[in-house]
Amino acid sequence: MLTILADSNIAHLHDYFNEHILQQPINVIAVAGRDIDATMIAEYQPDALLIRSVTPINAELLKDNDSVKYVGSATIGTDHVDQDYLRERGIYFSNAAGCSKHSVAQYVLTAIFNLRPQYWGGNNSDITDSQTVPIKLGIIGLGNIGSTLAGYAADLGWQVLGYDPLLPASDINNASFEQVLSESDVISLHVPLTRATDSDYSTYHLIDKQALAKIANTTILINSARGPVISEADLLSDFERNPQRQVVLDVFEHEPVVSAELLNQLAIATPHIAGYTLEGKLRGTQIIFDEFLTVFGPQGLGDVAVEAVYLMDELLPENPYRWQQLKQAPEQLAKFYDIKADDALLGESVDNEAQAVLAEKFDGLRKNYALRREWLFER
Ligand SMILES: NC(=O)c1ccc[n+]([C@@H]2O[C@H](COP(=O)([O-])OP(=O)(O)OC[C@H]3O[C@@H](n4cnc5c(N)ncnc54)[C@H](O)[C@@H]3O)[C@@H](O)[C@H]2O)c1
Ligand SMILES: O=C(O)[C@H](O)[C@H](O)COP(=O)(O)O
Repeated sequence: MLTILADSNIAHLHDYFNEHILQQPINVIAVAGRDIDATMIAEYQPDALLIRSVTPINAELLKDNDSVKYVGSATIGTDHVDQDYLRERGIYFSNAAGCSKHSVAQYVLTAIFNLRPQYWGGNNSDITDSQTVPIKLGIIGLGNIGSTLAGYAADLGWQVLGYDPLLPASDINNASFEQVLSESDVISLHVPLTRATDSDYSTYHLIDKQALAKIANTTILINSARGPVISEADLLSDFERNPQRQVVLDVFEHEPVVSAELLNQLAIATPHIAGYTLEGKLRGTQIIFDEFLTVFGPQGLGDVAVEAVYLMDELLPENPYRWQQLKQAPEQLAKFYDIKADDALLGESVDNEAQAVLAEKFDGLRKNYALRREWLFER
């Protein structure tokens, strides 16, 4: 019998991983992602580990185990996974690249329109009334999410200043890091979290004291990538000089704990839910299910040829939200996703004694999050 140990926060886990679909007895054990540890692995001896972003996968977890053949993360980010170690051990790994690229791009747009409704028309009327000055959106990291966001910006008539040193120059990969910092009206971060040991272009503390000094205090800074991409200590010091700076954070350096001192300074703060739509989470599950079938194949599945299944249409309610309609009327967008309600819930979760949102509260907000919809983007 195949045994699967899975994070219970994986959307529709049991709709995909069940005996009917896999046509054989299977044992699916669903637990909180943060509780998956070496002891649990030793107890269940799973064939597959299905995770999201809160389960660190490394030698400490797997060194005494020989049963795991596949690790699937139903998330985009992979900074919690030691992929070199899995390769050495011959354990197959896959993530869910691109699964929530529209969800995150839509979160960023919602945040911008919430703070600067005047940007709707595409011209920066803060600068001039008489001349046409397009909004400049700085995007750092132009992979799935950054390039999707650039597509919306183009549709809105904005100018994109993009920086991605690992991709060739293009119409959106068109600026230096310094230019993005100093010339943008809004800067949005869409890089993976990497360290100097993994990348020549490490993103750990990419936005530090020096970078913040180059960003005008009228520029909105948005981080929905990973918390440690911004140095929290440097950001807090920067707020002392620039209390008016508008910063939007969905991710935090010391997540799942968030200090009240930081929260109080932020224009919008949300509990790592930028990708939390019905579509984004379900796509993540579909992608790792597809990989699971290719890894185990008929042999691992007891010589049963399991047919690929695509459950997205069946499991998703009809989607009436279309970008081309929403963008005609800004007030519709505000109703579509009330980002300020998410911000308020996080603010209300501060523990008075600790002067911070504590891990249990932060995780609780995410576990019980009422998943949004994505709007459909067709030009
Ligand atoms: N908040 C959320 O809910 C949420 C949801 C999904 C993803 N994420 C985060 O967003 C990140 C980006 O997602 P994606 O799907 O666009 O990933 P991606 O891998 O498709 O793109 C990342 C891009 O960043 C570029 N990059 C790497 N180092 C860079 C640097 N120093 N400067 C500029 N660019 C650099 C890469 O070349 C790549 O093109 C993920 O790694 C994940 O951590 C967060
Ligand atoms: O990288 C990603 O895909 C996201 O950050 C993901 O939405 C977070 O995963 P979770 O924390 O829900 O496990």
